[in-house]
Amino acid sequence: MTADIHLDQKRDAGAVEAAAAPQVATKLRVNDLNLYYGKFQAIKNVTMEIPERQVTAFIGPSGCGKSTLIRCFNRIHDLYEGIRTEGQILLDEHDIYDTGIDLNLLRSRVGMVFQKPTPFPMSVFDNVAFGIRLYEKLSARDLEERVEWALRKAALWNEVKDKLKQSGQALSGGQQQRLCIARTIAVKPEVILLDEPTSALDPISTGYIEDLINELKKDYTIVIVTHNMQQAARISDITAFMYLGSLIECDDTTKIFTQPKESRTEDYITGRYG
Ligand SMILES: Nc1ncnc2c1ncn2[C@@H]1O[C@H](COP(=O)(O)OP(=O)(O)OP(=O)(O)O)[C@@H](O)[C@H]1O
Repeated sequence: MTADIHLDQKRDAGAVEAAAAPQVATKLRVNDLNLYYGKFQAIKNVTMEIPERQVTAFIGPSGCGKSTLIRCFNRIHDLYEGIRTEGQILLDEHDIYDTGIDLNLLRSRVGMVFQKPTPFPMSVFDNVAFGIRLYEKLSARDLEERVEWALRKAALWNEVKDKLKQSGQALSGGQQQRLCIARTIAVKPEVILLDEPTSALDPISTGYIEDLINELKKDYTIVIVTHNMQQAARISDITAFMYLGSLIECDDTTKIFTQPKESRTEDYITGRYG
């Protein structure tokens, strides 16, 4: 199906929803955020809101800062030297950069799935159980139930239920990525950050992951970085366009793809650069 048909459907659905739309809560609020890799400023004065239980897609040319920005949302940058941030990021209106913040707790609330599937060198079961064991003390039975729940949520259970003891690395690429999603949701996060989760996958696996994202947004706030414009149009509610470290425009996906306010957004989505 083309992006246009999706957008037409979305427009119609959007008109109906708008009439009865309840107020959407803000899950993440970014206030005047700057980020420096040494002397290089990769994020410039970004201010925006990420709505709860919606899909927000970040698009923009390579190197514009999409990954850098979403990595701020669970402070992954803290693991590396020489990276400095200024500004505020509020999760449920609490600043995640406050001193005294428990980073393990933050990362259990804001989970992340990377571009390349990264199963750990252990069994399918242990891959999913890993984070749960880190954060919670469950009985063996409760742990098994949680692992099954996460694998079902990630639409992988039927394919791996007889392979739970096999290595996670022996699964196909698309299965490995769903395993990583299962591992992320197993700890019941509130926000899931997906950094180009389908760029290494074939169209069928990509379809699975897109369906999954649509399903997951009922319970979770989803933030996705994608280079695939059709994908952003298909799966996101909100699209944010970045360019050279700045947020150029952030709005309803339908608006961004049909009536962008900024000429740079239009140039990008019509393929004039990037
Ligand atoms: N660890 C790092 N040290 C120094 N500069 C970095 C580092 N990581 C990223 N950058 C630079 O920061 C800028 C933003 O990079 P980032 O990876 O966030 O962009 P992106 O929009 O996600 O790109 P892509 O779409 O290619 O993944 C780029 O200029 C990049 O070279």
